[in-house]
Amino acid sequence: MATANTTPVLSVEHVTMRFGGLTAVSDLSFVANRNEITALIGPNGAGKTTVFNCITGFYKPTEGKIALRHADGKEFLLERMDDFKIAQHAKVARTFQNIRLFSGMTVLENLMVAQHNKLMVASGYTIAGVLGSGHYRRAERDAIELAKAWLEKVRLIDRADDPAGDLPYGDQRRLEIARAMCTDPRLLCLDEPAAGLNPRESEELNKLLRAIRSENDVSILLIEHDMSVVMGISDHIVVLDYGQKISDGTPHHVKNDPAVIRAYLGVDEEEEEKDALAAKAVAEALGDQA
Ligand SMILES: Nc1ncnc2c1ncn2[C@@H]1O[C@H](COP(=O)(O)OP(=O)(O)OP(=O)(O)O)[C@@H](O)[C@H]1O
Repeated sequence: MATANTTPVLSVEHVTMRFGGLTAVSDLSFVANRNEITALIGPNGAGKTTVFNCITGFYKPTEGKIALRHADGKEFLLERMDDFKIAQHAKVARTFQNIRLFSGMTVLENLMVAQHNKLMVASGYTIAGVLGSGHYRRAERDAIELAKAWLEKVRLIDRADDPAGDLPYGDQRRLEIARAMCTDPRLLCLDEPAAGLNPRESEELNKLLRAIRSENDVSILLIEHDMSVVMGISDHIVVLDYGQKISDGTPHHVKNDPAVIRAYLGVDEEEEEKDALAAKAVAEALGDQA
């Protein structure tokens, strides 16, 4: 069982990402703590997915440093690593905005594919290893056990032999999370896991993510627009707007931060002044009638 503490697992330091003349992320710094859920929020186009792409190696940031530290002290400078090494060695897993399961494979097969690297190592990368070695068969048995354990946790064990594409949308979202967890990540990056879920499914997702945080040695970084999920489960929230950090703190702090309210509601000063004048006129009119 994981114990909560506040040592950083991920440090994003002065990261900037430019696409030609467009600065998608500008001098961004934040820390995600070990065994916590950190949410990255902000209006559309704020730069959230770009930050995920920099952390997972899909993009190389134009400037800045991204450090991941395992509990044993090993440090990985992610901005210098290829994406497959970030997944394999730094143990960062991710899910995407659009579901990316193998829809023609069964639910169980999707979780076995996720463990392919581990099985290949057990085979010694040879066909003889796959066919003959007890070591490979043991690794395969363990992989099936792990997959089954995750299917129990996400309540999909009864659908193990069905094609993943036949599952309802909410179940596919939970299967993606189970697939990411089968790679035994230290950092789990979830890109809008609640997108398209109904309120009951969102509540179920909240429970699953809380359980993952408390029962595994994993920290979660979450991009999410559904505020019931963000406010319900996050330990810490970082808010972006136009590629810049505008707030960083507890859900209570962020919810009450005027900069965040302005970014989300798009209130400008002129409008605020007009609203104040209108409110004054209404108050005066009501006063006259009384
Ligand atoms: N590969 C790219 N080439 C050019 N511009 C890009 C690229 N990727 C992202 N952008 C731009 O960077 C900005 C930030 O996009 P990003 O997808 O990171 O925002 P977001 O906060 O994830 O938005 P949403 O909530 O809508 O998913 C946008 O203006 C987007 O058009």
